[in-house]
Amino acid sequence: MIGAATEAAWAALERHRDELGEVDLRELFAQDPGRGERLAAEGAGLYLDYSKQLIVDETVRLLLELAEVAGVAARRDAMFAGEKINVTEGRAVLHTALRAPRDAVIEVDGENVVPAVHAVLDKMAAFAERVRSGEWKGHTGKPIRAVVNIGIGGSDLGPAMATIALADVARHDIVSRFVSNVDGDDFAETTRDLDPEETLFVVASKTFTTLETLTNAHTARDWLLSSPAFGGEESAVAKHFVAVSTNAAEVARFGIDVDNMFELWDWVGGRYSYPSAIGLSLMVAIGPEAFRAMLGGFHAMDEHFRTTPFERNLPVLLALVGIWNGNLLGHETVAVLPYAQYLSRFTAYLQQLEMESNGKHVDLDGNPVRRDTGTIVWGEPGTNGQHAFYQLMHQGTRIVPADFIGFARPAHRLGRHHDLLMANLFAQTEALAFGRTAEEVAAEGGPAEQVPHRVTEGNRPTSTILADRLDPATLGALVALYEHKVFVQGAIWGIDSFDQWGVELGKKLANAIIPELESPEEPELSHDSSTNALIRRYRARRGG
Ligand SMILES: O=P(O)(O)OC[C@H]1O[C@H](O)[C@H](O)[C@@H](O)[C@@H]1O
Repeated sequence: MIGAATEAAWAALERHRDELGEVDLRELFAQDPGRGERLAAEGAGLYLDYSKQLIVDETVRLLLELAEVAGVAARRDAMFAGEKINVTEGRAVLHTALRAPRDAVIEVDGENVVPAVHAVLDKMAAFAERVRSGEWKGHTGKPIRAVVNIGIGGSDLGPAMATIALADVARHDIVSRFVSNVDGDDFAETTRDLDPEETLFVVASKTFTTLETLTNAHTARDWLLSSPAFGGEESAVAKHFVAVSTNAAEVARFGIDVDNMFELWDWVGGRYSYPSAIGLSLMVAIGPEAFRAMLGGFHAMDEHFRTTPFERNLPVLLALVGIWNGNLLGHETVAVLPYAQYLSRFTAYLQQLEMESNGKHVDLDGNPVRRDTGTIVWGEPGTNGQHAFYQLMHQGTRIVPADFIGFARPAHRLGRHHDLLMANLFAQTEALAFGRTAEEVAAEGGPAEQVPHRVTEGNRPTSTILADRLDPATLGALVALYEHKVFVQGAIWGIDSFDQWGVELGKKLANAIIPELESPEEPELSHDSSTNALIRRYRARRGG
């Protein structure tokens, strides 16, 4: 799959890296006063500054060349056109259609999918309005006061992240909760203070076969029906459960009225699905108008990605910087550090997006990849991280490239808070880039023996993403930026970013172990000696 021209582009980058040697950001900025504004780009309301990366103009030129010869543009156009670029599952990859305007035409197998997308959005909006207005009543006639999304992975992380991110525009008299883990403690805590008569469950599962989600959905059903107010009456289920799925048969089997099912399609990957009906609980929280504004932000970034030349294309640049740091400089992780408390789950969301999409060991043809794929993503909102793990970023021996994300305006202007927050963001990227030399430390005075301990080397690469404010449209643009970044990297690595076969083995083995844990008789165990011993120990101690 990887052609000779792509290999030549990689080789040129490797030569360039070797010739460039150690890059000193102090020197680069001193020699080139325009650097901080030249190595930056803007689109869909986001500003990306990548000037504090360990690159020179020639690096960018060679990276753009790699994107070109690797066929990123053709693959991008194939994705937008609905071609079946998810080859291992034979599926189109059309999350961009979820946010296309009503009059767009995007065909899969000769059928325009846009009308169906908007029909579902309209159905979601009507439902969300009924819940928000109190017109939708529970079984005993009370309005809904709590919406609990039951889902996991792509059916949880997106709406959960966005519900926190957009909490400022959400209704606060209807609480939003999320249950994902098969750990019953998650369900118990999430529902502890909820009244079944006023609770609506949204069972979100693309396949409607996921162990965690179905287990939690059955527990929710029992929780509801065992409430004295319902006295076990099955008909209560219809008023307290709706579903989001591609699988009408399984939804009906669960006992949810298929009229109360919101559809998605096999051309929407789970981790790309929260702008679809998977975002139903989010829409109830923030309202249809804000949800549509968010889709507008996604679409603006889709258009930016589709039409902007690569040298000014935000997702392409972010992807290429990641390729440089990961494949050329050998830095295995990236810290994503939003200076916004509302983005407290953003990094967790990105972990699925990046690591499930691009953690692949073979290329599209099934041959072993020639270079490392995927990025290990981690992080916490600033400034909290500064008081925890930034020490290693400043002085540790491992280099951690980082994306800093900040906003010009806060949702709540409380005294000086926002200026303090943003001063810290700017200061961290400055400190990471330029450090403090032994001479500078010594000049500040203090014991000479402390000097080496207080030196910070600098040359820690960061990018900064700035936007005006964290509103629904900006959130959409930000998520789409990372979606397309992942796409570009997957295209360069020549992998299928849209399957996830690696998660299957664990599921299969768990299914084999379940009866071994539950059987009343001592089971015959035929695992390795470690797994056998762990299972025996668990059985001996599990209690009733
Ligand atoms: O929406 P569901 O079908 O329940 O799937 C939920 C999740 O589980 C799977 O194991 C995949 O790894 C995820 O990509 C998916 O988002």
